[in-house]
Amino acid sequence: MVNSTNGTARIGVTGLATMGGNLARNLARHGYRVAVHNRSMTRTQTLLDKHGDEGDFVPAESMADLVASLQRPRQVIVMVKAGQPTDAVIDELVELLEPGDMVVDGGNAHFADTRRRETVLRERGLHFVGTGISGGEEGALNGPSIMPGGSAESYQHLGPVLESIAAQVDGQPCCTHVGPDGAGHFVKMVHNGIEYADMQLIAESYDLLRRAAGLEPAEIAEVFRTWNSGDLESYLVEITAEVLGHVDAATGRPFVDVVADEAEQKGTGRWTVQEALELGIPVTGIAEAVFARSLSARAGQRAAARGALGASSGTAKVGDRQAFVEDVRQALYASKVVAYAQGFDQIRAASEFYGWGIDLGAMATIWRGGCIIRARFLDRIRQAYHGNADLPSLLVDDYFAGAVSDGEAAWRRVVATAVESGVPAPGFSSALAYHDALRAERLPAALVQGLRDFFGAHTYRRVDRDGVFHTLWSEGRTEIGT
Ligand SMILES: NC(=O)C1=CN([C@@H]2O[C@H](COP(=O)(O)OP(=O)(O)OC[C@H]3O[C@@H](n4cnc5c(N)ncnc54)[C@H](OP(=O)(O)O)[C@@H]3O)[C@@H](O)[C@H]2O)C=CC1
Ligand SMILES: O=C(CO)[C@H](O)[C@H](O)COP(=O)(O)O
Repeated sequence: MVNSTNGTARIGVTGLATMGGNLARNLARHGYRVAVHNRSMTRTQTLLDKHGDEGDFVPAESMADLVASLQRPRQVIVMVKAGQPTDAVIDELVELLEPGDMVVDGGNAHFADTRRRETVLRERGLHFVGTGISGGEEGALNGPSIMPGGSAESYQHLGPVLESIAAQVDGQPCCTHVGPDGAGHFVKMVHNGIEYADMQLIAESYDLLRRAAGLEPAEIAEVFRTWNSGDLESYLVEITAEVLGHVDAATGRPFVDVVADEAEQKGTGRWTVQEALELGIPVTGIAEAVFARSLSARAGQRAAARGALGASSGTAKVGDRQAFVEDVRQALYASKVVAYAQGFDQIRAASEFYGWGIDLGAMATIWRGGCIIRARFLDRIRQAYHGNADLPSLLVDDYFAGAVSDGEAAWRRVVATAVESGVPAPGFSSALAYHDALRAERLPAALVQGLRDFFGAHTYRRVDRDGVFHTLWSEGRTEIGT
């Protein structure tokens, strides 16, 4: 199929489903000659039939055709299912490529897989660029947020192309070189973890407004619409208003009432929590969100509990609805700040552990547009880290410290109402607990240390002098230094 176009395409895309097809169109619309390939040719043909007039596509029937159609050094974006399919495609590609060529994996790969693949390809003289891409179908087509890892050298070639097709905010592309090997996919993973936490907080807000304050979905849609013109302005808040306002055509009921209340997950939120546990970083907001989805999906266990214990409902009902709506707004904002602060902590910890040198302010910059968590307040986060790259936590930045303490009283009222009304709000509660624990003068961890020493001679440190100590609990309780 490839002949006169051999060696002329600027870039190739293999995997033309939702993301790859739209990314190829985005590249073509920006004037690049794009070689397109898919395992089954029907997708390639459909892309050309429907959108072939949007730009300069070079269809390839086989991977060999795809490689032959590319300019050197060759650049191939892989947009296939994460996991084994990605390995299968890479294995096929590496046999066809030459030293200096670049393989860009834009799927939601686990960063450890990316590190493994990068090492293998580097040994063959190839660049492997694990790249987070966020924005779904619409973003891929009109401008996603792009988080490329891999070598600085590969970014010199790829950067201009990727930056040109990324979303633009204030004249800046939502794309930058994140760091070497798996840095890009790690940052995309945490992006998705934050996405989970943000959606959980939004869902809790809805649940409280509906069950504690008695608002209808259409009314709550209006609340979210109003919130979207203030500090909470974000893509997720915007689409919450759309989803809550939607009415099911078949039944005439609110759409949200006809959807099964069992949340699914593909794994990136879970990976974020697993990696946070390894790094020792508390990402309580993301963890609560993952567990809330898991609990929701355990339909049988939930039914059994309802049968045995009765459906949860407390006594408290909200009196002043308007005041409660404002309280929930403030609690949502404060809890969001905590969730994002935890996510950025995790990126910093991984960057230090793996030696990636990630610029946190730059990550906030490229998340301002194109991605699912794009939000007005990401610009505040950008400012905070650009003002002080070593900020110990986003919560200590002047703006965020002020925003969270301004909302503290409302936050406590909302959590208290949730507890009293029997509406589960694990995201709000754990964010508030984190906020309280982080600034506590003394934590009960001292007692935990005492207990560990009692039952296992695990030792402890003292507040008044250096050293490591153990109390001989069964031998007169004498303290010894170790
Ligand atoms: N959908 C989204 O909103 C987002 C998705 N992503 C990630 O982007 C990637 C692509 O996502 P999406 O567009 O939704 O597509 P899917 O994840 O549904 O993957 C479908 C594509 O993978 C190809 N494929 C599957 N198995 C193989 C294999 N063994 N060998 C070769 N090709 C194979 C399919 O080819 P065929 O047509 O022949 O079956 C098809 O092109 C995924 O890694 C996903 O996690 C990232 C951000 C957002
Ligand atoms: O990558 C994404 C956005 O950037 C997707 O939204 C994400 O994969 C959705 O994950 P899940 O199905 O687990 O909710």
